[in-house]
Amino acid sequence: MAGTNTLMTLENFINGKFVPCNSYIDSYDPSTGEVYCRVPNSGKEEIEAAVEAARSAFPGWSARSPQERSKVLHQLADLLEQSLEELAQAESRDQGKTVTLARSLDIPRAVQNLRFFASSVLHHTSECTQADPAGCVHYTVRAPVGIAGLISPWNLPLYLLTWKVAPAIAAGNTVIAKPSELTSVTAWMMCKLLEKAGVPPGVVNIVFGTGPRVGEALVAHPEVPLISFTGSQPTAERIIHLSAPHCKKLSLELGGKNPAIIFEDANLEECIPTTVKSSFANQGEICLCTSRIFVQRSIYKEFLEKFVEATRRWKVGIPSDPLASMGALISKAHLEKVRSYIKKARSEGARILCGEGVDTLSLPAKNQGGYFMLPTVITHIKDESCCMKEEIFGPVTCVVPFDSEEEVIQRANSVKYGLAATVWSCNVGRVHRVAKKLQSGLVWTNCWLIRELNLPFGGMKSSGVGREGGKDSYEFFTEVKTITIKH
Ligand SMILES: NC(=O)C1=CN([C@@H]2O[C@H](COP(=O)(O)OP(=O)(O)OC[C@H]3O[C@@H](n4cnc5c(N)ncnc54)[C@H](O)[C@@H]3O)[C@@H](O)[C@H]2O)C=CC1
Ligand SMILES: N/C(=C\C=C\C(=O)O)C(=O)O
Repeated sequence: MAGTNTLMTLENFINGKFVPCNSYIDSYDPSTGEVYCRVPNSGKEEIEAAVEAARSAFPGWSARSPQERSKVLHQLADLLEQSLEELAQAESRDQGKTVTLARSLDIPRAVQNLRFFASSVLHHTSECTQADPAGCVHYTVRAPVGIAGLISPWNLPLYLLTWKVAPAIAAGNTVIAKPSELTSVTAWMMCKLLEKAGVPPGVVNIVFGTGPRVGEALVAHPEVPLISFTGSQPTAERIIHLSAPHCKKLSLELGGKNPAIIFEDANLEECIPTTVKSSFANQGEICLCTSRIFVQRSIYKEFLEKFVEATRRWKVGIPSDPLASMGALISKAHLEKVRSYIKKARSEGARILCGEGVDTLSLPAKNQGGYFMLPTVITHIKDESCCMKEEIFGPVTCVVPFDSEEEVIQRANSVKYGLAATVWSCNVGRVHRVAKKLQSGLVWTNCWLIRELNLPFGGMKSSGVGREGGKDSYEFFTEVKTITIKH
């Protein structure tokens, strides 16, 4: 930290060293609305320096055995774990989420990401075939691609950054990562641990700043052959456009408009608390959050009453409040965007059953300028409404009735996104049938967000391109070569 004034000031991390920047961006504490940190406003120059560092580090790092790289990843995981409390406090302050969530989800999962890829990189096998009349044996080998460009969002900052850094460096690539300019602090804290973990200079470079300035410089750089991105669909379009002239490998993990389908035989005791969580966890700022709840008509009234009651118990509070389930949204602009959807729904004749504009939120004086809102439930809304079609990415969920299995599948599939769905029913045949017909990269039945890191993660349609996970990330971060030997 460079101490020019009382604000925390971050620096880029290039070639194993912290480097100051010529200009900075203000970063806000979402729970107070006050500036508390300055983030480098990097551009092309910093990307050039990072590319040079990553290029120089590549031959040495890629030549190490998977076992050696695995050891380094385990060491970094241990160091992150030792700093868990400090990182959780920092993530909460930077993002607005509760400390409880950062402590129980974000930082433990960042540690798990490193340990998972440290282990999985040791177990990949290649393909071989001898079924060839020409008397040949054919086999594949995989090699790291080179310099990986990693762009991550603000909702799960360290969790999603490590989900990209870990598989990239485990496979032998060097990386240039660009976290969101809104939430850069935990990435910068991780940089302080890299040397001790044994990560050689230039293997992990982190360059901070805005998307249009430094993000685009990274995406457009001819020596960065692959980009892994998590964020919004419009930004993904821009990345596709900028990387097209270089035919870059792209992994795009985008938004969702995720349905929950609740059949009349669902176990409501489990379904209601889980659906409250899937709608409002992390302030609804997870791409996997539920935002359209379809409930079979025979239980619609009962579900709605219980769901609204449970939503009202989902306490909004300052991030340090151990009883709070929800903290502040990421920014003033985002809060206004989320509120605008509720206003639109109201103008269309929808009913707001609880939350924004219906209930009152009480906050300490010092947090009055923070970006808080209550979890909000909307009903009597048409499938064509923008609230039922567009990603809101906030604590807002719509509940509507349905009659038949066939009808609900068609309605659930009627949006441009296809990321995640939940299905609630005790009928085994039905859950298999419905899961198979949903246009969704992930389907959780009678649960939500239980993750198996080894299996493919990602969406179809406008929710993305490619998958992440054990084998998928390894394939993305390596180039495959088929070798034929005539004998
Ligand atoms: N995983 C997800 O599904 C996420 C979805 N969103 C959605 O996106 C909306 C807007 O949020 P934003 O923060 O603006 O998302 P975004 O997609 O603009 O930001 C994600 C990352 O991309 C970078 N970025 C932005 N423009 C770029 C460009 N032209 N070239 C390269 N990198 C660029 C950002 O700096 C950040 O690191 C949210 O309201 C939400 O609906 C936002 C974050 C995560
Ligand atoms: N990509 C996102 C969440 C991923 C969760 C996971 O891997 O478990 C997101 O919210 O953007």
